[in-house]
Amino acid sequence: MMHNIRQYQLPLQKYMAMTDLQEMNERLFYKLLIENVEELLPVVYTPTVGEACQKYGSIFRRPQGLFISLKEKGKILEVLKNWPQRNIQVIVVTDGERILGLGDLGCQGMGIPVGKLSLYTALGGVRPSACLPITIDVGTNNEKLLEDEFYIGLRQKRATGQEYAELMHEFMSAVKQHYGEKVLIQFEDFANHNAFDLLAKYGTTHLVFNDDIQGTASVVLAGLIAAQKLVGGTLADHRFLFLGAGEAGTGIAELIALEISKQTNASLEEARKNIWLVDSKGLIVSSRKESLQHFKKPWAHEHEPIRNLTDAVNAIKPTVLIGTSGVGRTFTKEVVKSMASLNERPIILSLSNPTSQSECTAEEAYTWSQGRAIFASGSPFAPVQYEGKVFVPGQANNAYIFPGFGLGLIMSGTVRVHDDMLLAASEALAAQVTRENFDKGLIYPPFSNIRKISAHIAAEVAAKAYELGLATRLPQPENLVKYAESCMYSPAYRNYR
Ligand SMILES: O=C([O-])CC(=O)C(=O)O
Ligand SMILES: [Mg+2]
Repeated sequence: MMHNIRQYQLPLQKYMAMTDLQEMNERLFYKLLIENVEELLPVVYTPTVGEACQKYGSIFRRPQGLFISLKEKGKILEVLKNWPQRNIQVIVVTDGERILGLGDLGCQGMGIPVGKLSLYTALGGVRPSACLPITIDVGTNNEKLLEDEFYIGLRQKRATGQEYAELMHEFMSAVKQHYGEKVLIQFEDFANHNAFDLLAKYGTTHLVFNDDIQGTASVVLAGLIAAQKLVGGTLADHRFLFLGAGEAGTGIAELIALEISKQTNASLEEARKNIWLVDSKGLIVSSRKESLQHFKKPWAHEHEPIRNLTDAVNAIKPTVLIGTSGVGRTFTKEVVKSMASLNERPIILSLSNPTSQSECTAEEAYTWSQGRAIFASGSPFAPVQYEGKVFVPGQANNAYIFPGFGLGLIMSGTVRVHDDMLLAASEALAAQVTRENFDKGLIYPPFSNIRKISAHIAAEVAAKAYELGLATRLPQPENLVKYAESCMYSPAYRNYR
């Protein structure tokens, strides 16, 4: 199979071959994915899954996942009962409104829950039959798709407001009624307004986790904790500047502030003061407070208004620059050079996905900083040669976190997610970076060890859940790492007896 897949020139052809294999021989699909994770992750996941979503209608062969549309209002529970598997442990759900940094892809966003759940199994060891990908179809505002003859979803503008809220509420209630309280619901690639509202609304009644807000935050915090080994000092010594103040930007900012306040005993408000965000209107400052969306308000510090990123870098003098804008090529030569003139080792993270939306490439980060940048990106980049030295960029992608995080919740029967579990996941991931990784300038371990890493993350998350009294699987297993490993699905063929 690997030989066959390597024959294809185009990543999308490889993606389609893997999709066919997943349908035809699921066990072999997972065996391949686990044994060739570094090679196949970019095929079944970011960046190729982005292209697959964009072309979903025209590469469509057989349906994957469960679609729930506005037309099913009032009978969502019946629709759930159509799914052939009964014992579901994880649901990844999207409404397709903000697929990666590619915008509204409507129903074609289904590629994302399918891809994320493939990783739940391959990277986190959750049984494939316990995973349920769901796309909620409330229409799309993407004009091109509405006119596309191969579009598979409802041909109407997105439902919003009460109509949207009612459908989501029926969905959330039906899931809990059908699968119980311990099913994990991962929100994925919702637009900002809905993402924050859904997380706040259901965080107290359901086991929910927003990957773009919380998963991304946890992986970035892990990288920053690890980076302290390269630059010395602590997180509280840094000044952070974000380009992009949506789910990822504000989610990461908040988790950094939480970690700093725990480390230093400072208040959260105090810890936030060294963190600055730029959105499409410029630096977020107090004079803009009235007109800001609620999730941006905590970041409106005292400062004169600044319109663009270059001026913000020069005024704020950040040690860490993080791109979460969903807009590619925004870390220009000028921006990277400013970072390099301000810092001996500037930390630059270009997190937007897929590769086309990355704020800068690995090559740009290393050459424009004369090889001094500590760089990681959301989508993978190949190693870069610069002045005779090889620089290996890390991949700061939530794929490091959510499979192990979810496994930790499931195996301990945890009923609610708590921020301290995200911090525990970050610390567990950071602890997996070895001296050998640091010597290459990496702040993340390679994906080749991901199942072991996931087991450690799961163990720390579960330990925190027990400590907080949120775990229901009793008694607590003695060795949580061993227990996590024993829970993990392996795609082995059984012998006949
Ligand atoms: O899917 C990925 O690669 C990371 C992610 O959650 C996003 O970009 O929305
Ligand atoms: Mg996402």
